[in-house]
Amino acid sequence: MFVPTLMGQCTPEQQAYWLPRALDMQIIGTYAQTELGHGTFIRGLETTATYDPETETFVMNSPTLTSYKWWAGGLAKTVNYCIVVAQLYTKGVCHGTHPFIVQIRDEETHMPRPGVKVGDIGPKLGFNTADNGYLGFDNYRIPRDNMMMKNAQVLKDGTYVKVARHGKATYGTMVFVRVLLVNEAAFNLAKACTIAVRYSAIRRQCSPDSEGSELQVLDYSTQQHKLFICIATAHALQLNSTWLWKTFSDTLAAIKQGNVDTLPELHALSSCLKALSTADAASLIEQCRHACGGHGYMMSSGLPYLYAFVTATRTYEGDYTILLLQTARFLVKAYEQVEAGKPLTPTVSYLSQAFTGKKLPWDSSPDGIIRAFQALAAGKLSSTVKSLRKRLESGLSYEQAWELSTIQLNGAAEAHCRAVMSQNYKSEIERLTVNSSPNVKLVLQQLYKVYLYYWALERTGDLLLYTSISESDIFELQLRYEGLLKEIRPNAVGIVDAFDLRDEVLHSALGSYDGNVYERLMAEAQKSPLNAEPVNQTFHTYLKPMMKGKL
Ligand SMILES: CCCCC/C=C/C(=O)SCCNC(=O)CCNC(=O)[C@H](O)C(C)(C)COP(=O)(O)OP(=O)(O)OC[C@H]1O[C@@H](n2cnc3c(N)ncnc32)[C@H](O)[C@@H]1OP(=O)(O)O
Ligand SMILES: Cc1cc2nc3c(=O)[nH]c(=O)nc-3n(C[C@H](O)[C@H](O)[C@H](O)COP(=O)(O)OP(=O)(O)OC[C@H]3O[C@@H](n4cnc5c(N)ncnc54)[C@H](O)[C@@H]3O)c2cc1C
Repeated sequence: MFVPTLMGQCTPEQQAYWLPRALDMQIIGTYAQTELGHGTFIRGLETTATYDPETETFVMNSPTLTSYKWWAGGLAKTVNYCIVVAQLYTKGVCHGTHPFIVQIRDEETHMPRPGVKVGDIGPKLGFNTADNGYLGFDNYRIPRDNMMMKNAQVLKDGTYVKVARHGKATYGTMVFVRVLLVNEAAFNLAKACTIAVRYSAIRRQCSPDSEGSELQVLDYSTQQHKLFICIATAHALQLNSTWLWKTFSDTLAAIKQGNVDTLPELHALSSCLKALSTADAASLIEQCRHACGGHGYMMSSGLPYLYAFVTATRTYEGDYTILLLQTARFLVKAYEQVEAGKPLTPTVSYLSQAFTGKKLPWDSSPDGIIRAFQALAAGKLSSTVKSLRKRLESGLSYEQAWELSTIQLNGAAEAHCRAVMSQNYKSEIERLTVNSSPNVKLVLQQLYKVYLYYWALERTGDLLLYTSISESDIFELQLRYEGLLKEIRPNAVGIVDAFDLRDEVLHSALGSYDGNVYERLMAEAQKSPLNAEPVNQTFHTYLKPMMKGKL
């Protein structure tokens, strides 16, 4: 995040000075925004940067314990510079949070600079290869030029000058990383389902009839139900990630031309896609672990590490709930635009059907299900807006009414995102397979149907509210879904092999290409330090005295 922020928040002159040093690893930096007391609420950050025109420096301070920077990756022992997000004060006025480049360690000795307190935050659920740290300042001075001045400046005399045309220019790095995290979710879920599907083809357990041989667990319908949605979701996330990256690039190009019109939609899309992709990936990676039984619980399976790594992405770079609420904010405005007869942006154009007042006729085709997801999203948003307005009419302020409606707002945002993801998934598959062989087309279509049927069956309650789906339609869809799993089974291993993930990348005794699961599990077990000697010294110091009643 250090380099993207230098690129996004520095003037050309500042980039010319800092970027070559950062890219050449002459300096190592991190992005220190979160504090002990605040992560979500950026406007509540307490670290201060107060401009002193006498010395043309900013004085950095951590006025409270909760103002200590907390979490930044590499901050504890690795980096010698960091980007600090602090409340900017000049001429006695606070201008809100701004980014500053701060040297925290000596470039030669790596000792912390005087006035800088830095350390490690301690062991975490995962990410323990990263030294996430804390950072406090005690009247620590940095040159005026170290304020990143692309979007705002402080002149030598302390005059504050706003440069950016849109209020949240300083939040740009977070949008960029959120876009990257959708791809990260796809990649890590692909690893987990490669491990779990390969292992499920090797693992044999139970024989339905006493004479027969034990079945591959991949032959069980319940195992297919656990795993094939993982494969389909890995594809869905990858294709949505590519689509979002293009949306991001197009928006960035427009902003460079001075046009910020598409930024709100990009913020809404990057928020909900980052939220859903990381949450789906984390829960489905855990589902892959469950599907591997006890061996899935071994560190040597690679699955615990993957889960610990990915579950963090649901929190960092914007907590799941917070980002869905950001998307909901955009959706409520879009709803009001429909009411006012104004044109809608492409990803919310389906909202006009919220005003038909009729249930969408159920159609179980892939396109019909996507339309049903859109109707569901439009319906949930419509009922959410009605709740919001009912509360406003009762005399509550907008903030109070909004807060009381946030559970429904989150549901509307999640439904919108599912509709967008489903639409993108199917249309990208169709675009990419135009010249593919019929077999490849068939398999990829089977997978996106798994995705659509799975989520339709997960949302039958909402579909009953907003479409004409009947009890028999639901029963028929369940049978069709179960039949589809059986159609995919023969290709399941080939499909995950197509992720083309090398053993060195999977780090898994269960998922290695050669399938020698049991030999690898035993080989990994031998690496345990407890196997270094036949009798551990704790026998003599604890067990034997205890058995002799001497403890
Ligand atoms: C592999 C990578 C490893 C990464 C390791 C992890 C790094 C980190 O975690 S870095 C720290 C990440 N922290 C966060 O993501 C904090 C999340 N919080 C926020 O983004 C903000 O506090 C907020 C968006 C939740 C609220 O910000 P606030 O200033 O209070 O703004 P409002 O909600 O009042 O909205 C005002 C206005 O601004 C628009 N907007 C907000 N954020 C953005 C954005 N990023 N880009 C564009 N526009 C944004 C928002 O839509 C509102 O617009 P209007 O509705 O038109 O007023
Ligand atoms: C592995 C890891 C690496 C990280 N790396 C960095 C880094 O490099 N740099 C950096 O600056 N930060 C980093 N972070 C911090 C991260 O950005 C924050 O943890 C994240 O933004 C969430 O903020 P928080 O921890 O304060 O949680 P909180 O915001 O306190 O969330 C706690 C709970 O409160 C809820 N909540 C909060 N506000 C609201 C609201 N308004 N409405 C409804 N519910 C609300 C949340 O949904 C959540 O359920 C990292 C975090 C992790 C886990």
